[in-house]
Amino acid sequence: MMITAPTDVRRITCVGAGVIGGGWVAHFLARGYDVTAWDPAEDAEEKLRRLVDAAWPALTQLGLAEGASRERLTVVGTLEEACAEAQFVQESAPEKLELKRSLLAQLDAATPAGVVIASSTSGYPMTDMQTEAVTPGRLLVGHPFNPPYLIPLVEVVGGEATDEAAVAWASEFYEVAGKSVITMERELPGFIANRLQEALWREALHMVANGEATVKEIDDSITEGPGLRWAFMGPCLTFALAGGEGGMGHMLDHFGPSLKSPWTRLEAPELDKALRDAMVDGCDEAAGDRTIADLVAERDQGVIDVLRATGRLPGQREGGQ
Ligand SMILES: NC(=O)C1=CN([C@@H]2O[C@H](COP(=O)(O)OP(=O)(O)OC[C@H]3O[C@@H](n4cnc5c(N)ncnc54)[C@H](O)[C@@H]3O)[C@@H](O)[C@H]2O)C=CC1
Ligand SMILES: C[N+](C)(C)CC(=O)CC(=O)[O-]
Repeated sequence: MMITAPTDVRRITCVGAGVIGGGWVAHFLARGYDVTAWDPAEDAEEKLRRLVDAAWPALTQLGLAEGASRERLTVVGTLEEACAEAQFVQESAPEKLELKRSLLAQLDAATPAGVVIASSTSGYPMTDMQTEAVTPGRLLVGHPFNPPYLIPLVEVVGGEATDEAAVAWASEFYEVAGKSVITMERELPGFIANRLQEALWREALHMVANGEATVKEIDDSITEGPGLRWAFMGPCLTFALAGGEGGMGHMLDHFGPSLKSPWTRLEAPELDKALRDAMVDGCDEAAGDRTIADLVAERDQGVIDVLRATGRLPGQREGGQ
């Protein structure tokens, strides 16, 4: 059978309609798709429609696609009905490996041949989840961020049995559907963003457990600190700017030795020449034509924009300053 081109997809099936499945439904509806949803919970439809209604004002503010409507959501009673005419399936069931394995096999059996099925899993490699499917080549991970209707990123990665064509199709489809896609060439536990978030999270839990910092201090340390930069410039380029005009090279030469002591607690790799060079090269590549001065200006303007957007510019705070 002919597979629908990513640009021609009109009908999407969302399986599992909780926080993330419901968020996906809202996103796809806002982009003008017909969405069919299935979730075995008795109150699933009521909760899903409530979630979509709550998301709709934000989505309207961002701009709905032509023809987008909440009336294009159909909630059905069986998985088979949900998948029968799907042109793309997004699975967002609970994060339990055995459940995902058997559900993905059921979805594989119920979905027209060749149609791509993506799992929202936040950490399981597809290799471990596709083991029971008869045609595992169309199964892959499309990991979103909460809420999927506002946070653009989706990490796309296949498992050992996934066809490369399915990964390419999904990456193109998500882009067409308004997402920002990172297509990973190899599986990593936690993918990229969660691996980074988990490192931060692990340290947050250590600090709370040891009475070293409060939850508020931890949260404020990010929202009043590095989080402002991370909204528009990642941790590598922002640290390159810590090296002044010397960029990442100077940053590593200057701070590497002192930063190594907390790293060693975390069993980090040796900061050898290869790692240093990879970091410097990666930053140069990410910066492209932009000079350090360009990046400084971009970072500063970005911080101001984020402060304004979140009502934290001087004069915007409650009671003024
Ligand atoms: N909550 C988050 O921030 C994020 C979660 N994810 C991933 O999304 C997936 C769903 O997580 P949440 O939405 O947070 O969970 P949730 O608990 O809010 O929703 C799960 C939904 O799946 C339904 N369900 C239960 N058994 C099912 C089955 N056999 N088949 C289909 N649906 C079934 C439940 O009724 C529930 O509505 C997980 O794989 C999770 O790792 C990914 C990114 C972020
Ligand atoms: C908490 N979580 C691990 C499920 C979070 C994610 O997977 C991504 C996110 O929304 O931060």
